[in-house]
Amino acid sequence: MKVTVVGAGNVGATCADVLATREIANEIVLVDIKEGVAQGKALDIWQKAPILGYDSRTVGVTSDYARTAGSDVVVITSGLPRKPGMTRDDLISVNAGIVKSVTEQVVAHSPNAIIIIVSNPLDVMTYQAHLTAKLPREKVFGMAGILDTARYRAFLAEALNVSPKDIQAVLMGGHGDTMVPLPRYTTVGGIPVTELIGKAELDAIVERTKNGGGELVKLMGTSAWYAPGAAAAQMVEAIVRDQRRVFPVCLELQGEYGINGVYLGTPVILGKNGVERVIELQLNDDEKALLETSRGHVKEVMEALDKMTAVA
Ligand SMILES: NC(=O)C1=CN([C@@H]2O[C@H](COP(=O)(O)OP(=O)(O)OC[C@H]3O[C@@H](n4cnc5c(N)ncnc54)[C@H](O)[C@@H]3O)[C@@H](O)[C@H]2O)C=CC1
Ligand SMILES: O=C([O-])CC(=O)C(=O)O
Repeated sequence: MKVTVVGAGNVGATCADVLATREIANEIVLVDIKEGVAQGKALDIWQKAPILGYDSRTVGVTSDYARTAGSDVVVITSGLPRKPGMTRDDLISVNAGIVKSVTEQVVAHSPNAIIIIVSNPLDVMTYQAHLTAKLPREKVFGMAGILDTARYRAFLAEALNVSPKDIQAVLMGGHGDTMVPLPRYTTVGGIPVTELIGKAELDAIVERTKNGGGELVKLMGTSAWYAPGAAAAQMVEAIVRDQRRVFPVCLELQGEYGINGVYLGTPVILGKNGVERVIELQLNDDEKALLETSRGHVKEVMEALDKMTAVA
């Protein structure tokens, strides 16, 4: 299996490192526009192989898409991260151009690849890539839900003093303040979370999760990479190993939840064909209202992108 990661910055390099270290793909190509950066990081990952004991090959290239040809999966992380004081949506004008040009190159060289978008603002960059790639939504989708759910699970594990492995949860909606955590679908070793934690504490964890990206931006001056890179690698793994994992991913809703043509997170089954099935949850009225707020927000940013594209 051949996997390309575009963008050899914090998230892309971490993703490539997880893919190599866990031998998720035997050939990993890291691409960046900055001369030498992808080559250097790929070489460093390869030189770690004898120490940790793996045999996945990692190579790096500067904008040489010929080297990515025939990739089975491509992860797009290229683009600016936000700085303190910025929202993810502030990145739209720069990152839309990057995601568009990268997607064109990716599709030209790997027409059968499944494409995973990571660049922000995530939901609208998934829209941009899907428009550009002209592939079915099952082949072009975005990573956010695994990360947001992981943050929520980590906070719960800390509060309950249990293993994060035993917390099962799902979040929906846009990747931002309007994301839709679903405590009703959260369990701890099979036990509904509401039996183990009080409402006020759970509400505080939900709020912290919504601001999870911003919390890290404030601490570090740039956005997170360890969990995001690993989350993207976990999606790649589900595809290349045909695991049929159930994960929340961002894709174009086509009638699910009564929503059409808006890019939002929903649980899906991920396997060798990409999205094998979209799972439509039976939301209650409160959850539907939260999803509607999220839909409205993402739709506004999609329209901002449409306007920019019309002007350009
Ligand atoms: N979906 C999610 O949950 C998350 C999304 N992100 C987003 O991922 C993106 C990357 O974040 P970081 O890796 O931290 O940023 P970074 O600045 O460390 O890396 C970005 C890399 O993209 C490269 N790049 C820019 N234009 C390019 C092009 N045309 N072709 C190839 N490479 C190009 C840059 O040279 C740089 O090395 C940001 O937009 C960030 O907001 C970050 C974390 C989580
Ligand atoms: O917060 C950011 O800008 C990056 C991101 O999407 C996240 O870490 O959730």
